[in-house]
Amino acid sequence: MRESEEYIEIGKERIAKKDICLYKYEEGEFVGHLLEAKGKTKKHRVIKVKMEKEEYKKLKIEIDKKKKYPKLYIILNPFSGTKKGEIIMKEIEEYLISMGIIYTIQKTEYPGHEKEIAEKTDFSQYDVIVSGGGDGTLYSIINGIISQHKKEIPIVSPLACGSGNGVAYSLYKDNEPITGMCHIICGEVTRIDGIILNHHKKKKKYYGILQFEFSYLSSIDFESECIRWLGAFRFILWTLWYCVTLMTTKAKIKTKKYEMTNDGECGALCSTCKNNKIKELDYTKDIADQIIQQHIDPDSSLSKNDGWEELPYSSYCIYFFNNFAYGMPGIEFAHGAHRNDGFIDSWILPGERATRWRFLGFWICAVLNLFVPNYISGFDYFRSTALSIRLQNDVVIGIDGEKLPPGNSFDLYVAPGLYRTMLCTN
Ligand SMILES: Nc1ncnc2c1ncn2[C@@H]1O[C@H](COP(=O)(O)OP(=O)(O)OP(=O)(O)O)[C@@H](O)[C@H]1O
Repeated sequence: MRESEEYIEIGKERIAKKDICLYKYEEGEFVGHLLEAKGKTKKHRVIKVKMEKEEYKKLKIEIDKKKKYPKLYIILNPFSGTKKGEIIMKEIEEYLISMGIIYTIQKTEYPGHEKEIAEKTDFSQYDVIVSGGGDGTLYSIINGIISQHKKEIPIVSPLACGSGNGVAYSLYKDNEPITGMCHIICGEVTRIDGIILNHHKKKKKYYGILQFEFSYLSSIDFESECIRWLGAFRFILWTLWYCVTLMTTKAKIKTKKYEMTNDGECGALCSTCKNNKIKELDYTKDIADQIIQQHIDPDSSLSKNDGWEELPYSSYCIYFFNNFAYGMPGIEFAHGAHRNDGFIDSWILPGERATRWRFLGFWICAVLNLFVPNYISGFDYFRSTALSIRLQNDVVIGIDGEKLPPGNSFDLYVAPGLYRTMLCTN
């Protein structure tokens, strides 16, 4: 074994030290998990090299030199996804123990427990809160920690143990929990955008990260829960059913929209954000109120002249407000919005223009897209920074795949750089 400041030789390979994220010694072998630069993303690779224990001990000292590993608080939902969370965590723990990483695991015992933990736990002794579960678990944890109103928002990172794992997939470009843990251990603190939903009827704000949905999509999402065992196929079956029943929802929607350009990490889309007029947030106070006040109330008399535009359509069969590239379980919406681009998209298919065939086409494309990346294109979508939605009746709505109390009046806002997470970016 020979080493320089940045590289280390393991077996026959010369490896950048910063690329080695997780490692252990098992049955006479060094097992290392690497994250290596590939284009704009990081690719996960495993290396296994036979060596003596003594050689491993020296290698460990070299790898750990100048590295500081974060202290983790892991909230694990054993019910998420295929209920393999505990098995996944056992495998990951072997690495954490080998590397001497300090961690605590708190398993959830009932639905909603993750939110209670996030609301009540003092995380000040920890560097990262790990959400071991799906998007629903992450959503609940985020809402729990925001309610603590700490000075700075804690760092929260998803670890894919659910069925959809939209956020983890988008951030890490890989659905393997071990890849996520590599980012968590070796990544840098990175800010990502959030969604704030102001629910007028409930007089409550909900903090999202992945997506907001109503009409077809929310109904498909929640009503098909009864056939969850079918996996992603349940969505297609339910879609077909709504195609037959010609389902649409009447709504009035105002948006602030912005042509998609990559403005870098802040994700600033509206003029307030773009011109850097957004004020520093005080996390000890209501974050949503501060962000909302920095935008114009869509109902105010000024709204017509302030970038707010009423959409010309009155009925919608699909409405989907998406923050990440992997907004629906197992399906890649390959429109380029991905980690840290900070763009929220609105996918709109207005009732007047949307033939059922087109909607069906959407799903066919989505399924095709599983096999042919970057296949979907040409839909009526644009990027917006805020939405005001007024409906005739109360409807089922969803945020991050979680069902919210029904309502007929909501405002949604992009919250640039609201959350902090761990990500290997270079
Ligand atoms: N111990 C538990 N037993 C039963 N349900 C639980 C438990 N702990 C948490 N839950 C609930 O499990 C639900 C589903 O979790 P989650 O959304 O993370 O998984 P998923 O639906 O498989 O993943 P995704 O949202 O990515 O599709 C959450 O609403 C959560 O409150």
